[in-house]
Amino acid sequence: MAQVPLHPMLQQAVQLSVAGRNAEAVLIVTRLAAQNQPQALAMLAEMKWRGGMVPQDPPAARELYRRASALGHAQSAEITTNLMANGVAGPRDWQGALARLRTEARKGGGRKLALSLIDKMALTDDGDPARMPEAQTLSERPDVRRIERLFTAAECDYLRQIAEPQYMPSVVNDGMGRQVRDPIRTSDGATLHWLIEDPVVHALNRRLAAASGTSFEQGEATLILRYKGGQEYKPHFDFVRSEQNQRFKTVLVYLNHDYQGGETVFPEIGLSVKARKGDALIFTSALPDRSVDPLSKHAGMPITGGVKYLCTKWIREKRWVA
Ligand SMILES: O=C(O)CCC(=O)C(=O)O
Ligand SMILES: [Fe+2]
Repeated sequence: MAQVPLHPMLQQAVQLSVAGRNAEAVLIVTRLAAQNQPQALAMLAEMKWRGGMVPQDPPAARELYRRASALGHAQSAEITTNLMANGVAGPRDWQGALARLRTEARKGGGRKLALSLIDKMALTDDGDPARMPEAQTLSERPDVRRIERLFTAAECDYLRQIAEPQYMPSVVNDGMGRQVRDPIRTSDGATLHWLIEDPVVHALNRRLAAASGTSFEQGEATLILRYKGGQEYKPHFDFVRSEQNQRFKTVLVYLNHDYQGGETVFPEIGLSVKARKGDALIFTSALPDRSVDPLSKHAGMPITGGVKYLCTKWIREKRWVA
């Protein structure tokens, strides 16, 4: 995508914001957006999406992205397509999103690859998988299943490519609503948040929902984990303490297998899984009374060679998506 230089007034707004003068920065961006300057619309959209500098308002952000898109702002066009595909912060229009993706794909690049992957998927008109491969039960309690080749090799590679610019050191939930660094999990993680959840990622997320018998809306944003030599995820529960809308299921999809170590183990039931690229592991962390299943404790063993890439989907009991 060709980079259009940032409007000088928006450069000034960025400098003001860096200097802590947020109110002045917001004023400049808001004024320029009111004049339909596409970059200002996109910047205001981002501010409203994130919140902080202005009150968080995802539906308003989505509308601003749509306006910036209509005025030719390329990044906003892709975001608008992505939000139409996933239905976050506004109505879902899968077919409309695909029509837009076809237009965007004419320029080549990532969207062309995305379209070619979508075209190879067997999907319903709503973007759900038309059929699902059979699951094998690995354990009755806790419920642990495996579906071989849930993702194709090309889909695994695509997720790794999308994740590459997004990696950050992994954090864990401290049970008080804070995200903190913790030696329990030494990998790097890339969150495929709703703005960058393109139609391919979305269709894969719907496949993960179907594989786990849940709806897309119950899933947290997909996380791609990258474990290098010595990195691991020590024994833990995906279950979150004192949470109303509990994390009760997890789907892991292994995005490669050319590494050593890194098995997923359930020490309480003596289960160790070394999966192959594209395989999914699906398990339940809560008992019927909504308490944590102590047998669902699991770990990602340390990597002794190569790099492990994993796609993690944590799933809630009820709707999670905004
Ligand atoms: O790396 C693994 O195999 C386990 C990952 C995991 O437990 C998680 O992402 O919640
Ligand atoms: Fe886990």
